[in-house]
Amino acid sequence: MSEQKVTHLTPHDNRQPYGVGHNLIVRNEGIPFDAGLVEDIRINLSAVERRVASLKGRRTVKKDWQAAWLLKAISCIDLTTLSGDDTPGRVRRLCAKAKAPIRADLVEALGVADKNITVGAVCVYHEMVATAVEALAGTNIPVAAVSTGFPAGLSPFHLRLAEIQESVAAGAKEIDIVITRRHVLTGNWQALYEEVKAFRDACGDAHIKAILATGELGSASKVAKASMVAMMAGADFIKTSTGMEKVNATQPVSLIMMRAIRDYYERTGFKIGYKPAGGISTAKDAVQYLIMVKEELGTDWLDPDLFRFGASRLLTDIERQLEHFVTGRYSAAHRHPMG
Ligand SMILES: O=C[C@H](O)COP(=O)(O)O
Repeated sequence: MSEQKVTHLTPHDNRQPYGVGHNLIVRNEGIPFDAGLVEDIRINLSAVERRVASLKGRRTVKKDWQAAWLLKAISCIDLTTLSGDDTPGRVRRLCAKAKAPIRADLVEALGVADKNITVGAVCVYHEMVATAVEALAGTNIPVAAVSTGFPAGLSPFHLRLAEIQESVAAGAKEIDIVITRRHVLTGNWQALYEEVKAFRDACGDAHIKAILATGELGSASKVAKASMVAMMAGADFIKTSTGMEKVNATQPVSLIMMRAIRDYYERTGFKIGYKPAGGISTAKDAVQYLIMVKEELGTDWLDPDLFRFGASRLLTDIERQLEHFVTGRYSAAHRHPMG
């Protein structure tokens, strides 16, 4: 494993995330394409399902720490709006929520140490990047843009590159790209590698999240291989879904992707972030994902620099559960995220 040196801080250089100090992570520089490594990847789906079931079965913890998990989840949300009817007004309202994700009375009642708790990022289409950047000025909340012909990724290649460059020029600090699913379905791993590498180069200093659209990739092994190729090509995050496939984030797919991240880390020393997205809408779901992250990747990954939820509705349910917590009605029991 090569030693990880801090050569480039994340967009959160000055922020103090809730709970722990943030990771001073390096950009993933990628590694040369290695066909043999990709071909050797095999996934035993029944073993994956057994592990997911065992993780679901172990969830009891101290009541005092229930709120801590939910606050941690908030700090890791990419608060998202990706609708054809998005307007500047809607995006400004979303940004206001991103800056103050829970009501002041709840912050007070919960005794939240970091009164300035925010979400991890705001995620919008390119067209809304400038509006979001303006609305978030003076904060450390980055704007993430879905680019490269989101969600299908089938526009001409040069336009996909240009879209990345325009989003970065408009102020996006994170670019969520979509891969060409065809490269995965036909096993053309070299083409996938070249594509993600070109996207990463077009991102410049902006971080790149590679959306694999796992619901369209056909098999668990292909998900694992695509994860590895995207990381080899320099992805800073791998992300499950656009939210628009028939099947979006699932726990078995998440386990497979997290294990690919662990494998890549063990081989290269680069810590790659993970972003499940699409259909994650309850506090209970969120905590299940956080527990999986903690158990599979460790507490370093329980940080917005290395973990995000792509979600449009999750925050609403978390806020509701925190309110129940304050009034004594929240009963789901969980362990402390850092304990
Ligand atoms: O990347 C984010 C997803 O599009 C959000 O999906 P969602 O609306 O199901 O939460």
